[in-house]
Amino acid sequence: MKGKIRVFARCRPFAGYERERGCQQCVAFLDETTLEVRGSRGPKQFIFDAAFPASVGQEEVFEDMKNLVRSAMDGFNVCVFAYGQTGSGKTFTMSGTPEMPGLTPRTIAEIFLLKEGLAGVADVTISCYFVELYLDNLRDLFYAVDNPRDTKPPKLDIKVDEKKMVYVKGVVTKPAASAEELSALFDAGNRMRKVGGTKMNAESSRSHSIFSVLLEVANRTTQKTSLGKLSLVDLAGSERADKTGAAAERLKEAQSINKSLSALGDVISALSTEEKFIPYRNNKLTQLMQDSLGGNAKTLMFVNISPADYNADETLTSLAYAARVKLITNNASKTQDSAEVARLKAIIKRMQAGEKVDLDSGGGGSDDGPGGETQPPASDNPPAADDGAAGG
Ligand SMILES: Nc1ncnc2c1ncn2[C@@H]1O[C@H](COP(=O)(O)OP(=O)(O)OP(=O)(O)O)[C@@H](O)[C@H]1O
Repeated sequence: MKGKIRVFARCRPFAGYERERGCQQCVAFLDETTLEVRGSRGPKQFIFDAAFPASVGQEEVFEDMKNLVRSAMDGFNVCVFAYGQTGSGKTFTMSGTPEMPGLTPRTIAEIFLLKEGLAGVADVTISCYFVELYLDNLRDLFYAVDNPRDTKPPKLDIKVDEKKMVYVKGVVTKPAASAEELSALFDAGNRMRKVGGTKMNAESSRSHSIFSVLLEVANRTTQKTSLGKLSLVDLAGSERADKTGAAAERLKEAQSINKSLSALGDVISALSTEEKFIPYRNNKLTQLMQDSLGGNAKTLMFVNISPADYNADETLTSLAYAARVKLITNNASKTQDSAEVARLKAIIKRMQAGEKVDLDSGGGGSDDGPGGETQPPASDNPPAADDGAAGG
């Protein structure tokens, strides 16, 4: 199912300190999809799949991505990621605050609502893993939770299976039987993330994080199984050291963040111009996002922006980056053939246990469930036709 990656732009509120500093607002919303930025070289308009001013709350934003949760339940590989300048509201969008929960807690609640709706029809098994990319090193946040004193955790490897789905070899995968359990896992992993204060954001994410939920749905009537993956990605923000005041460790972090975002930019640029060679291997971030950009995922990008003229250059750069992402075509397909699912599950299990798996040999083997032909959606959900992401 071919489709363009979808992009939602979201603007954070104009802050009191910006007004005090004499800043003007440089972003105006013309309609539900169009916004205009007044930069030093005149006004520039951008059209996205949605454009959310600061007045749009967390619930409304979630409503517009909610169908993607159902897609993952139907066996699709789904990725939602937030991109933008430091302090522009990426973590607010992806995680939110206890008072204003963001996409992740709402997605968790929705997963278990859908699971409840399938009671008696299908058995749903939910598990997850949580990694961050910090200073070019991939860290397993669940391993860090379980082994807080281990300074030499086992090495993780990024792998792509033959369905072009990305897996992390050696990562700790945890089962979750309830929304409370899944939330607790997310919160515990989140607490292990590298966060530090800069002049632009008192709690700036110094790493890129990926929280992936695996959804296995076994339909009792048809005996068919689907396997979906829903990844929620909070990228670290692009930043200018002169503005953030980064020095020493913070500066090293900023350099690593900017390097990986620049590699992501190169991949986006190559994909949007349909080049033959896509430089995924140049950085771990691009390897990790390989299936979401130009791959088999239904992908939704949030481009988070600041409304202050002080940040107009960065806002224009982020929006231009997002406009390029909007040109990328993904080819989303369901993983819902029982034999295929069983085989993939076995491969994932062995990879995650750190075993060497020869993917070309077709190698996981299966001992559960009959195999066979193409299946109807495991959950009997109507196809998620307009689910706000590529491939829908
Ligand atoms: N739409 C919004 N409504 C209310 N507050 C917001 C909104 N967006 C961002 N904020 C607030 O602005 C501050 C910075 O946001 P946040 O930490 O999410 O930025 P970020 O893009 O993740 O930054 P970094 O890249 O440095 O991690 C936070 O205090 C956050 O709560």
